[in-house]
Amino acid sequence: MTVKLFRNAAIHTPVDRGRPAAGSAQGEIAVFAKGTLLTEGGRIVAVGAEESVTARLNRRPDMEIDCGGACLIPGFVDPHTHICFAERREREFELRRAGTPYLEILRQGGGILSSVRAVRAASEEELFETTAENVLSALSLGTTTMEIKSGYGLDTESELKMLRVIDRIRRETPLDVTATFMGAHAVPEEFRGNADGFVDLIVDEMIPAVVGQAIADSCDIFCEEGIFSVAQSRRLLEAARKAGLKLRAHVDEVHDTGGAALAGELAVLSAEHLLAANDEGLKAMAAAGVIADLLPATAYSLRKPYARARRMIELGLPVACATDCNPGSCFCESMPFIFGLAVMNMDMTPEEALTATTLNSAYSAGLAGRVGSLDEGKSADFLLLDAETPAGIAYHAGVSPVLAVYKRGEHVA
Ligand SMILES: N=CN[C@@H](CCC(=O)O)C(=O)O
Ligand SMILES: [Zn+2]
Repeated sequence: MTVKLFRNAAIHTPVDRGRPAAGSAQGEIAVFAKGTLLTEGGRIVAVGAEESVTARLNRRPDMEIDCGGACLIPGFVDPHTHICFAERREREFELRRAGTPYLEILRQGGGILSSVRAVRAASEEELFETTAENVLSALSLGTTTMEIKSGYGLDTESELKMLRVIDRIRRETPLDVTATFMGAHAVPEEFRGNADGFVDLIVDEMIPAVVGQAIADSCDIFCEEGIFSVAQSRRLLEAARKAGLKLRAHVDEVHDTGGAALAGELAVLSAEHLLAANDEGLKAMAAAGVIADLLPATAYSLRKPYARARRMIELGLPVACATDCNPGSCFCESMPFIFGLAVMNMDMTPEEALTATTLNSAYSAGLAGRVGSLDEGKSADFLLLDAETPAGIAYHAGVSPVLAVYKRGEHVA
C-alpha cells in the first residue's frame, strides 16, 4: 500500500471524540503549526508535529509532499443537498428577488413542482450528467463527502430513478455519498388537496420500494405550513424508522409549526433549516441529541433572518452547516461560501464553523466513522488552502480558497 508523507502544513482539525461536538466542544480544534500527515493506502496513519509523525514510519514513504506551509483541513462534508435535479429555475429567482414569496411560487404550481416536471421528463442519463456537473463543481470547492436527497420525482418510479442516479454519483465520482429518500418534499399535482392520501402512498408503496432496493440510508420530509403538517410528518417518519431508515426533517424553515419539537420527540438524526424554530423546540432537540443542520445560504437566498446558531450552541445542540444546494431556494454548492456565512452572518467562530462543516456534518451524514476529521484510521480526505488559518476562508470573500483537494490520499482536484 502506498505510503505518503505530507509535511510542512498548518494543520487544523476537529478531534473526533465519538460523538458530534456540542457546546464549547464545537470550538475545540487541534492545531499543528508545522504539521505533518502520514497516510497509507488512502487512510490516515498519523497526524501532528513532524517528529512525532515521522517516528511512526517503518519504511521510506513512497511519496513526500511539501505543502509549502499551506493551511490543511479535513475535506468538507456537505450533509444536506438537493443537488440531483434536471433544470435550473433562474426565472423564479427573479420573481423572488422582486418580492414573490418562495412558498407562493410553489402554491402556484412552480418551485419544487417545476423541478418535479423537469425530473420526470429527463432521462436517467440526462439527470446523471446535470447532477455530476454540479457535484464535481462542489468537489473542486472542497466537498469530499455529500448527502444527496431525492424528492423531485414524487412518484415511485421517478423517486427510484433519482436514487439510482445518486447511487451512480457515489460509484462514479471520487466523493463519498449518502442518499436520502425525500418522497415527502411536496404534494404533487395529482394529489393536490390530498396530502394525507399522498402520505399513504409514500408509506404503503414508496418506502417499501426504496428499502427493498437498499438504495437510501435516510428519509426526510418538508414539514411546513401548507406542505406536510406535524401530524403527517410524525406518521411518515415513524413508518420510515420502522422500515429501517434514519430520519431527518426540514422543520421551521419559513413558519414556526412546532417542527423542532417534533424532531426532538422523534430523536431524528438531524433537523434542517430551523430559521423560525422556537426555544422549546430547540431544547427538545438538545435533550434528544439531534444535530442542527443550518443552511445559511438559503437564508441569504430567501433573504430571511439567519438561524440562531449562537443560541443553539449555548443550548448544547451540535451544529452542522450545509449548502442545501438546490435549483430553487438556494443554488449554491460552495462550502467555502457556507463557512463564510456561518462566521460573518451567524456569528460562529472560525473554529466552530470548521467543526460544523467537517466533523458535525460527517455525523449528520452518518459517515463520521470514516470522514470528517483527521483522526487515525479515517479516510485521508483533506484540503490545502490559500490561507494561514481556516479563518482565511471567511476573510478572503468571493474566491475559492482551495488550492488542492485530496480524497483517500489522492489528489482529485
Ligand atoms: N424547503 C424545501 N426544500 C428545499 C428547496 C427545494 C426547492 O426549492 O427546490 C430546501 O431545503 O430549501
Ligand atoms: Zn433542503
